[in-house]
Amino acid sequence: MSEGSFSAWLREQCASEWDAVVAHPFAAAITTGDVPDAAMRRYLEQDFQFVDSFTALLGAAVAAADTFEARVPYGRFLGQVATTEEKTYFHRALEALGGSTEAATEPVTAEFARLMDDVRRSLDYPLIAAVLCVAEWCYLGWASRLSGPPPENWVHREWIELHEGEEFRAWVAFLRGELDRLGPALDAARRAEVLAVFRRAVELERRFFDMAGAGH
Ligand SMILES: Cc1ncc(CN)c(N)n1
Repeated sequence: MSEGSFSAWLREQCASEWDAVVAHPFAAAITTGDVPDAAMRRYLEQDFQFVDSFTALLGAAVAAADTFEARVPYGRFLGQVATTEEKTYFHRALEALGGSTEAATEPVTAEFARLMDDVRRSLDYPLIAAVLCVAEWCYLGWASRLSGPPPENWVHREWIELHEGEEFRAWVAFLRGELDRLGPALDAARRAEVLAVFRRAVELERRFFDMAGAGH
């Protein structure tokens, strides 16, 4: 790590894969409202399963964070978004699209869940923060590429709104800030460990969109 923040350094180490996520054709089609219903259904069915492990990982962040100041935003996000907004969104969207909350798990969804579950069980705070940061920061990345008016289709529009806006930006800034706070105290071997998890999460995000876009 040379100059700059730890989170920026982590992202730079995976720059091409990161760019492939935020500029992914599937994500771009969400912002223009052009994802066909069948593809959006498939994506949200898988993402509903992702959110289960993601929510558990937020719980681990509350437990593993090294300061009270950090536990509070994790707890707030866990309560506010994971159990209310995002959950009601999934139920409404899947109902509108004729989807299921119990669809068969795609391989990439299972791999992502395994990564989150492994990191959760480790209770290793820098690793937990790294996975959460990738998941939220790269979603802010594609959602903030919306250039025209938001899509009229509410399934697309609300999904963008959940990953954009002042509150979500502050949440991503908090996650980056945690990595930036933790980074300087880590030795080279620990930084490499955090980078390996960060890189794996970025790769899984790209493959998750590939899975969602396949056949659309
Ligand atoms: C696969 C994935 N990655 C990230 C997010 C952002 N919460 C999500 N909903 N789904």
